[in-house]
Amino acid sequence: MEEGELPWLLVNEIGGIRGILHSHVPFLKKHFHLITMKEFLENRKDIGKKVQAIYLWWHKPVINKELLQSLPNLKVIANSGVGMDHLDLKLVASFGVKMANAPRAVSSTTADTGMALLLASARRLVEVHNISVSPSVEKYCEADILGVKVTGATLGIIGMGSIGYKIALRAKAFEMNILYHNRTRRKVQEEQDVGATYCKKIDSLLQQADFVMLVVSLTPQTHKLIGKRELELMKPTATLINISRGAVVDQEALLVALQTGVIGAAALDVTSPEPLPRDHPLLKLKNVIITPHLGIKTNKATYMITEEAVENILAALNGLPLPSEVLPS
Ligand SMILES: O=CC(=O)O
Repeated sequence: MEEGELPWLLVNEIGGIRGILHSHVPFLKKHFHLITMKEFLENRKDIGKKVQAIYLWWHKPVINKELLQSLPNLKVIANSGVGMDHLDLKLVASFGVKMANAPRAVSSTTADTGMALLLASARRLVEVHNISVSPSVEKYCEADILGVKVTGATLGIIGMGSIGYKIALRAKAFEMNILYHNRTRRKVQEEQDVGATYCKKIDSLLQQADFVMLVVSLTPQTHKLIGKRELELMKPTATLINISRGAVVDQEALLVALQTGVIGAAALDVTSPEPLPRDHPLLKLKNVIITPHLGIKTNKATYMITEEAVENILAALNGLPLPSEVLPS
């Protein structure tokens, strides 16, 4: 890097479906010389040597061995979210490249998304919206729109990291009974603060909950964590809410459970794949709400994610500890 030159940051593209947001560009340009994948591919040899950092926006660009080999001076990859399941962490680390995610920016907004799905599903908001805007007044009046009462209902949170904990805080305000399962139990004081009861075994949480919220990271241990057996443990009136990753649920088993009344409803911010093929039977069920991986998508949270990414990248380039470093497990 020439003296006075800004470090080169590779991004997938600017704008478009998978590109960084136009509104973030002036901020990024204050710190970096921005380069897109298209520009890199046009002059791989010269540009490759200059790139020191990658900002992954919505899992793009895809990081593979070939890309890493063509970036000999890459120091850090910053991810625009908290889940790192799209990255081969060991591969990246083997190139001496550091990695960071953005937990600070993500947790509140993702917890909001979880609660929004819970409430929307319980009170059948999508169905009643469609009825309310229907041209037929009869349809408006005849609507059978009895939902599920949230106050006093039992919420089972699977995954009590920072997002899970913020969901518990919100659920407390809705006067819900809160159960949670996590690899490690939270401190007693933290449990008391949100009124949450620890379930060592997932099964007992599944049996008791009216709403089950999945907030775990996708790992080999959580892949298809919720399958036929687990769904059959749930109450026939229960709702499954997934804000983690589609692959945490056996989607075929979920489809059958929803079609046959094994569980009552599902609200899914994530599916496998995303988006689902347009003729997928899950899209046709009345008792399912699907949102397009809405997770963190607010103006403020996305901007905070970019700020957190910049903070991590600058730390790595200056040889300082990364505030949100992710290590291969
Ligand atoms: O999906 C969103 C995230 O990983 O933060």
